[in-house]
Amino acid sequence: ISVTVMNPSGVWLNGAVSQMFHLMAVVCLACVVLKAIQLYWRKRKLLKIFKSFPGPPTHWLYGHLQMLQQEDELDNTASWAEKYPHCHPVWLGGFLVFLWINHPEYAKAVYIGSDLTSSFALCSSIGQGLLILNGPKWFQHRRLLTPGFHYDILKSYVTMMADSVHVMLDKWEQLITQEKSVELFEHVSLMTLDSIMKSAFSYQSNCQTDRSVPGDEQGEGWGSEGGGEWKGRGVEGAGLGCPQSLLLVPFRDDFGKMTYTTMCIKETLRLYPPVPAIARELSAPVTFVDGRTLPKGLTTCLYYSLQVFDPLRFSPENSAERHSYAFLPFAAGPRNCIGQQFAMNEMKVALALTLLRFEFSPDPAKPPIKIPQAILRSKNGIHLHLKKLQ
Ligand code: HEM
Repeated sequence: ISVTVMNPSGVWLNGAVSQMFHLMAVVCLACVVLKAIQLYWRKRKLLKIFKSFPGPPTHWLYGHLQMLQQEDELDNTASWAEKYPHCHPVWLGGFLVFLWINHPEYAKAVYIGSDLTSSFALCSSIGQGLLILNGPKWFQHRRLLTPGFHYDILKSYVTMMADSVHVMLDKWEQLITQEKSVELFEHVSLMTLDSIMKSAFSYQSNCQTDRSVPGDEQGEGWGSEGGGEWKGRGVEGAGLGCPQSLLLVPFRDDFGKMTYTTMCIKETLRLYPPVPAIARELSAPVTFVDGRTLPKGLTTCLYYSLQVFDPLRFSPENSAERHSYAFLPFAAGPRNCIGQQFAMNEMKVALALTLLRFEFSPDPAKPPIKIPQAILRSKNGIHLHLKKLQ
């Protein structure tokens, strides 16, 4: 590289600039070499750590990324779990590795021996909520929020949840056609948003009925099928005025009696965990039941498994025999899901009220395609045929 400078000392300046560029090139090269050496040692160290943990074959540069980015990712991970029933390494590229946990005893060791950092705090920047906070601030917030999720407080939310469900079901009644299935995911998402806004923030968002509500990104999604009609219709009118709402008074205390419904919900959460993978950073070395150890680092617990739908596995007798770390859709340990009872209540209310009004059957032409992002969802939505019960 040469730069010409038009002044009497031009020759000298030209040489100095060229020397500077040479120096910069040497520094850059040194940095690249240093980084390459660092990566080499890191890879050697990781290979040594994970020597006693056999796993699926891996590409030297991509690791298992190619298999994880395919549409059948969950089937891949489930087949890995069958082959390595305790745990196995998963490489995200050539230099980043997680231990994928498949066995409850291993999950227990990780939850007990890990830091209190949540997986979301490890990998995202979505604000400053409890989910993201760490250290003393997390502890303080968690302690402040816990009373808000007390059984009695949650009970008082049931009527509001039912209101939101009724608004959703009213919309479905308008969308039913004999031959066309209905995409339900967006409706259910809006219903849960509506319900949490009302119960946690005492805010009537009307997000299910008002197309202009900010945050309703779908906009046209449901609106195109008659959304305008919903605008301005009060939640009260749609929900409490309906005869089924009379059921709510006994309903509120009947959660404990909904044993089979609860079993179905748990079995669904086991087969399709909304949070399909959880990462935990080890704050100290962990020794597993078989004597293998792992030093400080990242570890992932995955709960997705392909098995037969069988709610009876959650009957009291069968549950008594199960390992306490075998069913963890809400995680475990101090950073478990603070909203799990809220969520269970909401699912029971929604399921019970929905089944009072509709019969469902899947649309064979549009089966859901599972994609595990931060949450497990269907790439093409959830299409079901609805039939109104008389
Ligand atoms: C079916 C529904 C739900 C599932 C499966 C679920 C699952 C989970 C899981 C697995 C975690 C741990 C994440 C991690 O540490 O990496 C978590 C944390 C959390 N969940 Fe849920 N959740 C659900 C519903 C809710 C609801 C309705 C609320 C609020 C009302 C809620 C609030 C939270 C909060 C605040 C945390 C962070 C807790 C902490 O770090 O101390 N969740 N949830």
